[in-house]
Amino acid sequence: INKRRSTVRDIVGPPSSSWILGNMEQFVLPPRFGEYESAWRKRYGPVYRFKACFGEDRLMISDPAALQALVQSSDFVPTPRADALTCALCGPRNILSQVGQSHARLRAGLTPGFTAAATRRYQPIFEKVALTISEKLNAYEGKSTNMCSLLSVAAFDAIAEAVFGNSTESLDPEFVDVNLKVAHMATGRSKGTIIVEGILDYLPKELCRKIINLPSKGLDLLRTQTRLATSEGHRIVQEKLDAAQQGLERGNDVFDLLLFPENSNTKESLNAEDIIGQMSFLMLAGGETTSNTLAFGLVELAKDVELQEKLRAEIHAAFSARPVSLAYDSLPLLNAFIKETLRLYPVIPTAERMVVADTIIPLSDPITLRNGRSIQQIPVRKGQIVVIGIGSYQMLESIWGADADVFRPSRWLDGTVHRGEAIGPYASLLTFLGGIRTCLGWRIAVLEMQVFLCELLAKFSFALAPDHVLGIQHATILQPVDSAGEKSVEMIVSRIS
Ligand code: HEM
Repeated sequence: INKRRSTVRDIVGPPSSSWILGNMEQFVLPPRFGEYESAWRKRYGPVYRFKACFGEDRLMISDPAALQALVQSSDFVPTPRADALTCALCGPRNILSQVGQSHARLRAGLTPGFTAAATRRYQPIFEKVALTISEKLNAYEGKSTNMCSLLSVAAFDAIAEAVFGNSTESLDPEFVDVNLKVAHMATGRSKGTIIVEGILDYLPKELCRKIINLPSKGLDLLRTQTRLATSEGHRIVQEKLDAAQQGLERGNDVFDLLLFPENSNTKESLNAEDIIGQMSFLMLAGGETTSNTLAFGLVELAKDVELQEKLRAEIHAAFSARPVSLAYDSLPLLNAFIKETLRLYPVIPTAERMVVADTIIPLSDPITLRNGRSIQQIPVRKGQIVVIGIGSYQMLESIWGADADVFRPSRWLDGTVHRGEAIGPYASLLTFLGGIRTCLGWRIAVLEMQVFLCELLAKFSFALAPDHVLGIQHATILQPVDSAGEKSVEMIVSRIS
């Protein structure tokens, strides 16, 4: 860490009474998710400094111009700790752990599997999987059901088939089992884990990766997941290559599009090892993110019966006009609802970045330092950690209006959403990040949510179980938890027709 005096120290922010923990306990383990962060943003504005462990000054940023610069520039890379964790989870070849040219090459090679045209090919898969959720729900009719479990399995099935062209049944059962365990293992953090994370934040990338690879019970499951993903990846790719050699019909999945690109450009196309190296990451990136978002959305629908009925009426009308393969993008309330869910429940609420070379972060509005000086841009030193406030940006009153913290899908229909300059790829939201590391699977996630919601709401009504309390836990990603801290959304589901 660069010891020269930095402007960051002069930026206003919350006081901290602990040198060891700084403000991290309030930031990571608040009684209610985002409680302190939200109060700090209101008090200090969209750029403030807070204390991480061992006296480190960290920047929290939700200022639009600063965010734009952070996501566009390669001067800001994932922190060594985040990198080491992703490597342990997904193997060293995963896209998130690549930087610079290596990241750009991999991203360009993966893109053909995620374009708008490619995503349309996956629609029948999502429709088939959505039917399996309905079939299971029929058996739970009128009883209390944990929607999280059903949605997790469905999201796993959808990704396995859309990305690898394999149904869950055709995958190695141990691989399926370990993946579902890893997804549920995202349990809470504690003071102890905050301190370990704080130590890792001071170490260089290679050392961080080595430490995370030391034998430890907790990480064994992650290593097993990566090992099984790699061997399943080899099998799947080999089967596809063999099928192509025998002239058999091609699959309709991401791996197929990557192995046999329609516009083959040697500079961008990937080799088999590059593709296999994404297997584990895609499984994790594409599964729980979408299913947790849907679970949060269903809770909002269960709380607002009128909204649920209006949405169902829109879906029924669309189905009666076109019984198969709905034009999902043309359902206004459905899409407003999905956008509002993504806005208030961004399952990856923050992204941490480390500055790799001294640079400047521009600001939309000037800020006043503790010494009274006003600045329009922040000089930051190599080694500085900055937090991209995805969730915070989506609560800014200056962008979303005075009721920014209220769940109100109609804001997307009545013109009250102030768009400004979009940072992210979808609906001015930052939920899928933006710039050079924009989520590649955002179209897949949106389509999957559209399809699942249409199927479920057309056939069932949803009410919260009487004693259900929604807690939100920030584990690896945001997840809904019950009063005992278990991942769960208990609902009473009733068949409509
Ligand atoms: C609601 C669902 C989802 C959300 C909120 C989400 C969010 C994100 C975010 C915030 C990032 C940036 C992470 C960072 O750089 O620190 C990201 C990256 C990524 N996501 Fe998603 N994601 C979702 C679903 C998916 C799906 C369904 C897939 C694929 C099947 C996917 C594939 C990826 C990939 C490949 C990257 C890495 C992009 C790169 O580094 O260039 N995501 N996602």
